[in-house]
Amino acid sequence: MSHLEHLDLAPIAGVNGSVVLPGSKSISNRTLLLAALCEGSTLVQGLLASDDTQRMLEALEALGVKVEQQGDSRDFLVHGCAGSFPNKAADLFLGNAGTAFRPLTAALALSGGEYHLHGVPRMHERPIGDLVDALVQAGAKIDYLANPGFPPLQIHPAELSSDRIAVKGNVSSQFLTGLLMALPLTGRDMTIEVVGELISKPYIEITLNLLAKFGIEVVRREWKEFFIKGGQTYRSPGQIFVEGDASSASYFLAAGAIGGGTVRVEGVGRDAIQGDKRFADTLAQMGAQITWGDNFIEAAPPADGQLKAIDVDLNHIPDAAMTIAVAALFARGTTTIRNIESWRVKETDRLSAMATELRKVGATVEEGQDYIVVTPPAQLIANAAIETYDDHRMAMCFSLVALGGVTVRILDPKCTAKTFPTYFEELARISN
Ligand SMILES: O=C(O)C1=C[C@@H](OP(=O)(O)O)[C@@H](O)[C@H](O)C1
Ligand SMILES: C=C(OP(=O)(O)O)C(=O)O
Repeated sequence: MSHLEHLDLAPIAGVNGSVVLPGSKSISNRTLLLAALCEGSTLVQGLLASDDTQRMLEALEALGVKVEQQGDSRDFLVHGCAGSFPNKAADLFLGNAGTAFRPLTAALALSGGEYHLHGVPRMHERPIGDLVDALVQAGAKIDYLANPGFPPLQIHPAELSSDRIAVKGNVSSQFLTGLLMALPLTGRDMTIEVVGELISKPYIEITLNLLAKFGIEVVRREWKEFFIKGGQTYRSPGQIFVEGDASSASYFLAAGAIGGGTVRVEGVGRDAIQGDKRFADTLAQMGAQITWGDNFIEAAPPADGQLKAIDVDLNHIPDAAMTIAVAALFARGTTTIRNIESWRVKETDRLSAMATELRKVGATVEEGQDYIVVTPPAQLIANAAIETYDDHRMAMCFSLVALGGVTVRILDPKCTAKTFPTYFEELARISN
């Protein structure tokens, strides 16, 4: 593979300081869509500036929703369309943003228009069949334009039928999130049954939390059934503040745990609604010293100076779990991360990518269908050139290798723009 750009990171002797986190991707894109569906306007404060949120903003604009940026700030006034998008036909390019593609598919399938949804080539390899199957049960009309089960999609007006639908939960929680956000559009009593084990559950909690802020009550029965009473409308909370991104926090917290100083992230803490704040608990299990505030988390190395290996199920934090795989390079012993099969259908096949790149720096790695086992080398290999596979998290995770006293080359570093365009500048600011 050839790369136009790379970034050579010199060894980082230590880290110290504080990072103000950019807004949460998951909250930004959910909030934009819910605000668009409301009657009245909503001021969304602290929206993430990134590729994924840009795709959602562009999509809403194409649908005829008016969104006004407040000066140069990250505050946006969204003028809601009261459950009916003004434009009844649109062509939407959604890049590789799962949080745009899946919820918009659900909302547009129930919006009475003709919509063409497509993305980058990798998005066309990421499954969406379980969501389409569920929507079709409710009466949606959706065609696959290339391969069955995958984008691109052509959406036609639905003819509502069943008020009870089933959705598989084991490939992506974003399908259930999409349904929960969109089904109030039907105006009917709707019941969603989750078939099989639901993965990535904390993301459903984010969805339910934000739906409640927008006036939609969902009755949850365990993780098996969700009931949405008919006749509910999306109601603007007036203004809503986007928390800092807890997945983005993981790189800095890991740096603090590894790197001989204390690092604070501001914008997520005890009060955060994102499941990825639990990443700090996993670091604590590895021995890191973690301090929680209402709106910050701080990480410092273990009292005895070195992290220890763990054997953990990280299904609840699939994104931040990648950071643990790289932190494992700095732990005494062999680390096992389990129940992460969804890694295979994200920005790249992350299990394969992670195994390949960890081996480049000298680790011994076993890659299973849904787990990874990482044993660090006695000495990290210097000057490894890390492929990032157009995966922002590969780039951000592997920057941590520089904390091991070696230079590391990150290929295509700008891929962090998916969720964190200024990542490397922030890392430099806390590096000594
Ligand atoms: O709902 C969300 O905001 C997300 C859910 C997760 O996906 P899966 O449910 O596919 O694991 C996560 O990996 C993704 O980055 C964001
Ligand atoms: C899986 C991710 O993104 P998406 O929202 O596109 O699923 C991610 O950000 O790690």
